[in-house]
Amino acid sequence: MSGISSVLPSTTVTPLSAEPSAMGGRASKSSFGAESTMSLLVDSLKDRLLFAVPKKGRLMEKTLELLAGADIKYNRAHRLDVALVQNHPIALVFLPAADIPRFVALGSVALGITGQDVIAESTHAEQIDELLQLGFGKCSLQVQVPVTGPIQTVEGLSGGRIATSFEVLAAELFNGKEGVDSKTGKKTKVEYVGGSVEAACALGMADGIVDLVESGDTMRAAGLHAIHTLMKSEAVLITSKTPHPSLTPDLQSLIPLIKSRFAGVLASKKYVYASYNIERKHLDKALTITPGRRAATVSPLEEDGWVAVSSMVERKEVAKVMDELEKTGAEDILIFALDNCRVGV
Ligand SMILES: Nc1ncnc2c1ncn2[C@@H]1O[C@H](COP(=O)(O)OP(=O)(O)OP(=O)(O)O)[C@@H](O)[C@H]1O
Ligand SMILES: O=P(O)(O)OC[C@H]1O[C@H](OP(=O)(O)OP(=O)(O)O)[C@H](O)[C@@H]1O
Repeated sequence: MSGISSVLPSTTVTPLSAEPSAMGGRASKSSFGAESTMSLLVDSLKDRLLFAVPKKGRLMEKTLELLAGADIKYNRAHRLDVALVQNHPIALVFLPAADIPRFVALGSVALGITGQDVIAESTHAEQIDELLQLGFGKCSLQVQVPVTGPIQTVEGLSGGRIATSFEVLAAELFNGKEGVDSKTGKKTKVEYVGGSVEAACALGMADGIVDLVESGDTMRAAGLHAIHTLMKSEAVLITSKTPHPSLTPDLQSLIPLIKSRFAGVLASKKYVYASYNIERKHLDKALTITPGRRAATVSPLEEDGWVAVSSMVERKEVAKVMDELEKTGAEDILIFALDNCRVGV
């Protein structure tokens, strides 16, 4: 696949000897220099689907958990940003979350995991297909101002100074497509800050900020509050709308497979399996409490007039469901955690 060299800057490649088995060869510490390492690595990527995953930050840990849950096995050598998957023709490419939309949009990698916020900020959103929402990395991109400050509205910030890591989205909000606020005719100064954006107002460099909020702790600690939400975001599995021409049908077929495995892992966290016995005369009522995803399974018991019911239940509802089932006359209520499942995407 072309574009590999763009995701493999020479600084990211460490000696092959760090992980000979991952290369499928018999490289030894002494047999290759950095150059041959690079060429071997590039060679071994040719027949693999490249999958970009966050190399650090808020999305990394959950992404790695998801890969493990989907039985995508790999060894990542120290400092190496590429890891060959052992049980599939896939190579993981570890990249900053903010860079992933561009690599996916350009077809340099076939799949990626990143936040919807950085996709929107990347200006590549139109070339990207969102395959699956992953349920983690949930946050909101918000305009924030000092709680006790003189400006308390987005309109009031027009013509002022905004600090943000989301220059594109902030400029779009304040200056529109024309580059100035269409109502006030003023241009808001949007300044890029790489991190700790919340400090900008206290430091006197901005009247307001645009940054991510999850719990709100960072915002409150800085004496700020939100006055507008630009967007809500979570981590998503993405692919390019126009797959790279060199992606073979075999490799292409891994995309729905990975999506389906991820969906199974997510569903197994979202649902539990409930089983109980109930007198048939109470069954209708019980089924309104546990209707199941498609339908509950009902089987007769040896004891006359009794049935056994099993059904998927949302994990967050489970205590309430058990209370209600008990009130309805259900007995022997058992709840099982799911290790994994396939329940439709
Ligand atoms: N507080 C948060 N809660 C949940 N998700 C978040 C939060 N902050 C960021 N995210 C999500 O994680 C993504 C990566 O953010 P993070 O700041 O961890 O990245 P990073 O790659 O370490 O970048 P940087 O080096 O610029 O901080 C964000 O684009 C967003 O989708
Ligand atoms: O609402 P909260 O739960 O407090 O989370 C919000 C904070 O999380 C992110 O920053 P992060 O901690 O990733 O570090 P950064 O400031 O270096 O980007 C974001 O930029 C906020 O600062």
